[in-house]
Amino acid sequence: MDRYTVVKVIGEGSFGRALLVQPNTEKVKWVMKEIRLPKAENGMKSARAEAVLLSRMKHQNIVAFRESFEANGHLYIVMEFCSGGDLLQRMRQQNGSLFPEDVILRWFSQMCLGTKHIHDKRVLHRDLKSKFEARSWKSLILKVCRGSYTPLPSHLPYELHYLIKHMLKTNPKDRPSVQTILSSHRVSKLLHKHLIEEELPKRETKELTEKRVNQWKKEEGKEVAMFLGQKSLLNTTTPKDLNTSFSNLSENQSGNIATRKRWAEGPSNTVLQVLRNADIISSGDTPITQGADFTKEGLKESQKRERRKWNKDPPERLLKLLEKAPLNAAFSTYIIHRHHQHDDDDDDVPDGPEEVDTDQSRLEPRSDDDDTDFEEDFHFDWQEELEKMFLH
Ligand SMILES: Nc1ncnc2c1ncn2[C@@H]1O[C@H](COP(=O)(O)OP(=O)(O)OP(=O)(O)O)[C@@H](O)[C@H]1O
Repeated sequence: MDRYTVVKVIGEGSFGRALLVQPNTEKVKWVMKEIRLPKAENGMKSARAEAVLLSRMKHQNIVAFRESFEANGHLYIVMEFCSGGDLLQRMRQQNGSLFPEDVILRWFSQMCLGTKHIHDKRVLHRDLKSKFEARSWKSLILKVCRGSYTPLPSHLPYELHYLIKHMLKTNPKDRPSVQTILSSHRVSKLLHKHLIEEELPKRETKELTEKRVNQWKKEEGKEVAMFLGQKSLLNTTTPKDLNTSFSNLSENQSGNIATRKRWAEGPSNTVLQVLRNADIISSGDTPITQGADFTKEGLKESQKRERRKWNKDPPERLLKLLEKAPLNAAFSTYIIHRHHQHDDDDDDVPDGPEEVDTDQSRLEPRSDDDDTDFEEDFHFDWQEELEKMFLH
C-alpha cells in the first residue's frame, strides 16, 4: 500500500471502494479496488477469487490486471484505469439523448468479445450490467425474474429488438450464447463491421511480431558474428595467396575477398565441444557417441563406412509374407530377439517376435528414412523372424 499514493476515490461498489492511485515510481494512474475481507472463510474465498480470475484474463476489451495484495483486513486489486468511465457514467452524461446506433453496436461488439474471452476460459461473469434500475430490492428481483424491461426505441433495427428479447429470456436455455450472437444470430451481420475493426489491430500486431521473429536482431547478428569470428575463423588469406588462387576474378571481386576471413580447415574446437555435449536425437549411419573420433582421419574413416542398405532379397519372399500377414500387424512395434545365437536359452524366451505396443505415431505420415528404426548393432534376418510369426 505504501507503494501507491491515493489520488481520489472514484466510486463505490457493494464490496468496497474504487480508488484512483499513482505508484510512487510512475506517472501512470491505476485503479485500486479496496475490498473489505469478510471474516467468514467463504466470503474471503470469493473476494480472493475475483483477483485470481481477473489476473487470468488478458484481452483488449477487459480491464487489465496489475497486481493484488492484502493489508489491514482488505484485499487490494490494482487494475487499469478506464479514463472514459463506466457505461452507467456515459449514459448519465447523455442527459436523456440517445446514443447513435453505430456506437451501441460498437460497444456491444466489444462487450461480446470480452465476454467470449471469459467464457473461453470456462468462467461465468454473472454480473454484466450498467445498473441494467428499481425502487427497491424487492421490485428489482421481481423485474429480473419476470424479465420485464423498457422496450427499445422503435427506430432501432429489428435485429436489436429481437436480440434483447432473446437475451432477457428468463430461462437460460432460451438465451443465445455469446458465440451464437457473434457468429450466427440475426444481429451478427450488424456487428460484423465492428468485430473486424476490433480484431484488426490484434491481427496486425500478430503479423508484425511474426515478421520480427523471423528477422535477425542487429545485436544478435553482431554477437553471433563475433562468436564465430573469435572461435573458428582464421585470418589466413594474404594478397599473395589471392593472386594465385583467384586470378580469374575481376579486380573488384578479388579486392573484396582479400579482406575476407576464411574458415579454418578442420572443424573448430568450439563446434566439436558443442557436438560432444549435444543430445543425439536421431541415429544415422554413423552414430555420434561420447568420445567419438572427431579428428580429420576419424571423420574420413566414418564417411568411408558404407551406409546400411536393404537386403536385395527376391521380392516374392516379401510378397508372400505380406499376403499372409494380418493388416493390423503393420501398425505394431516389435522387438526382435536374437535367439538363434543363444540356442541354449530357448526355453526361457518365447519363439518369434514379441509385440510391444501399438504405436499411433506410426500411422502419421513421415519420411521413409524415419521408418527404419531397427537397432543397428547386429545383423539378423528380420524377414525370417516375421515369416516364423505369420507363415508357420
Ligand atoms: N478500472 C476502473 N476504471 C475506472 N473506473 C472504475 C474502475 N473500476 C471501478 N470504477 C468505478 O468505481 C465504481 C465502483 O466499482 P466497483 O467495481 O467497486 O463496483 P461495481 O462493480 O460498479 O458495483 P458492484 O460491486 O455493486 O457490482 C464503478 O461503478 C466505476 O464507476
